[in-house]
Amino acid sequence: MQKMSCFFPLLFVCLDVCVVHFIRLAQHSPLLLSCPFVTLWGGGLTRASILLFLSSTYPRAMPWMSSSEGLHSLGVLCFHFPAYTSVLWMLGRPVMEELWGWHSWERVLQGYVVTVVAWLYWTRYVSSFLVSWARYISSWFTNVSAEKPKEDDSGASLKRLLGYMQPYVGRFIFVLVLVFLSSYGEMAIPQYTGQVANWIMNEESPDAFTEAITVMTLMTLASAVLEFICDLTYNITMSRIHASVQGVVFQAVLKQEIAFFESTTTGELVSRITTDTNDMSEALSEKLSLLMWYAARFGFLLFFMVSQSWKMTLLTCMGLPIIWIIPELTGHFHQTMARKVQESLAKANQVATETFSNMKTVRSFANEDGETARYRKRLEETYSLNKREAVAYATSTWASSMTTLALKVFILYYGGTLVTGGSVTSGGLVSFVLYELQFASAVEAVMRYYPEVKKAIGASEKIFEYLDRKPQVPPDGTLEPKNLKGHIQFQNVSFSYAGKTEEKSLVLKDVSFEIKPGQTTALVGLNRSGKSTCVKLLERFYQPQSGVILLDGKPLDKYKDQYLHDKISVVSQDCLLFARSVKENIKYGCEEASDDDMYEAARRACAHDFIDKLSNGYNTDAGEKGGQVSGGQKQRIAIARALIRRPKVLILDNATSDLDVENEYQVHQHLLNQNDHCSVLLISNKMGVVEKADHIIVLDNGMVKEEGRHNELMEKHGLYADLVEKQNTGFQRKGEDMNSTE
Ligand SMILES: Nc1ncnc2c1ncn2[C@@H]1O[C@H](COP(=O)(O)OP(=O)(O)OP(=O)(O)O)[C@@H](O)[C@H]1O
Repeated sequence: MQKMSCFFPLLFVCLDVCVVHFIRLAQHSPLLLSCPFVTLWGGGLTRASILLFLSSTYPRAMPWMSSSEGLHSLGVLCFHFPAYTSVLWMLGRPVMEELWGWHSWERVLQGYVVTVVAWLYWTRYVSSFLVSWARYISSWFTNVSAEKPKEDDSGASLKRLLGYMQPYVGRFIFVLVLVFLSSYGEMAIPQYTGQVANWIMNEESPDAFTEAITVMTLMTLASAVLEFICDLTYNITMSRIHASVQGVVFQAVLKQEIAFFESTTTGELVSRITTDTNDMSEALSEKLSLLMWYAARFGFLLFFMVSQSWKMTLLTCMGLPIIWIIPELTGHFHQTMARKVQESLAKANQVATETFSNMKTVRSFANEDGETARYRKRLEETYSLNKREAVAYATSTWASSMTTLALKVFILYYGGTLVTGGSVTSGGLVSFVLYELQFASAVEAVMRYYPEVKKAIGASEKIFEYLDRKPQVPPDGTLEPKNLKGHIQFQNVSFSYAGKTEEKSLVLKDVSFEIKPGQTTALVGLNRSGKSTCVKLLERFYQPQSGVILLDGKPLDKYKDQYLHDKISVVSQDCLLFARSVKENIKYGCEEASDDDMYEAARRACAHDFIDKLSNGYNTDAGEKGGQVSGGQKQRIAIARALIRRPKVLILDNATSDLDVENEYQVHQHLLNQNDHCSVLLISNKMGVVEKADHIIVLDNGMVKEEGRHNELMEKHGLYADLVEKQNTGFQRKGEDMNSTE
């Protein structure tokens, strides 16, 4: 099978050569002698048909030959020469040699070289470039936002990025004009060096020399200044766009429902907002800018090269893929060797790490020499790989410089023949060689930066994912009554975090209770009985699967979100402070409150006295997550933060758990005895605190088990009495344990 697939190319070439010579004989027949163009095109067609027939019918032909790439190459092989000759004829150039010498060995070989070069261009650069542009253009005509985002949808992402760039369109046009002018200015050195060379050769006009030098200097200076202004404008604009994209993504993330934050890690969120946007903007600032520069240079260089000599330009373009491919092949070998060296080094390191971490065992068995020998053996392996890597590196660098050199020499040789033939001046050749030096690197840079920019644009899709995500929250309500009593009713509420309605996944099951205006209601129960879940539903973090929660007789979701969070304030056990001053923490979300309101709220939370004693009073920094103040102080600041809004419903979910008995008693006395018609929902494991509530609701496994006042519930001898008893026994036992240890 392997033999057969090698045999096919040989067969292909032999048949091709036979066909070419058969056509050549036909060309000399009296019938076709007078119309060489017909033979040229007809011969191309016959050649293509026969080769196509062979490729499609020969059983062991290479499948590649029937692919679009194969057909494309076949087309180039058979028709490039007729096309070239026809273009020459249309331009009025002599074509005798081409018409009668097309079948020579030299021409046939040249045809194969052209086909290989065309194939390299097509597969490596043109096709991917065309595909991406086709995709990009089609994204302008289709509503991509309605489609599911694709992995490599850089066209759609680019469209969206351009949307952010729209306000700065004037600046971008300015930048493009500068890029254009500055790149044009860079052409001065090769152009005028050529003119200087002409002057030196001919010494025609002494003024021409001074003029060329002056223009060259001025243009180069102007180009440098324009480049500076352009870089500055571009980078400032990109930073602006970066900041605005970051701001929009941050806002979009904040609008998501609470469940989203529970299922997405903080690291992931921060990474999207900072790292991903940074990567994208860095790639766009740096690489897009380079791509623009090199693309403009490429355009100008190509233009000036063609204007000097289109033949030499064609030769350069044909040589470029070859000078990229050869170093790439040798570079591939070098990379493989480098990877092997890394792996071998890692193995040697592993021996060292293992030995050091088990040093006691090594010493116990007196095996230091054994380990040293093992390490040395690994190093020997690395050394032998290093030698091969050095050879590969040298070969790769040598191949790279040799192919570049070969192309230059070839161009110089060919240019020299053109100069002797009189079609190019000596100065023109000098200019061309200088253009060509820049041209290869410009093409290489465009080829390198284009995929990188495309990748960066594609990566921005990740950022847009958050912008596109619709928060799973019901639409905001409209109610914001002036007078709110703070009357809450849970009516047959069932809820599951997983959004399922089966009994086993329900966290709250048909829960109904009431929090009367101005009263203190306590919610008690064993751990995981669903107390905090009730609070989360009151905060509208989640929606119940069935049942309804009423506030003053109206469903909770009919109220405006901002209004609801002003009227229902929650202080939970894990209340966090921000790394800002105590003052900013208390006024959080309520910045318009006066300092007097703040002091009052702090007094009601029993926080004023200790805040006053802090090093900077209310201006003391609370530290990261409130780390500069104690747990109890943090909780009192959080209560003040809740009270400053003058809520109608205050929820304390284990909010005083970190306070000592004395302080906790004080805080509760303050909060529960205030006559400001605020309903309080108290969740606490400390039954001594709970017993003072006006109404106590006992939850068990997501269901309301009992409710009433402390005395009523104690008389029932149910779950509540049990909880109280257990806590008392617990305290007693703890006391006894402590006594016995004393
Ligand atoms: N975000 C969440 N996602 C999934 N399940 C949750 C979530 N929060 C709580 N739960 C589950 O819901 C049930 C009730 O939890 P909840 O926190 O409401 O109980 P609790 O009575 O307040 O408990 P505790 O006294 O320990 O705070 C528990 O089984 C818990 O594991």
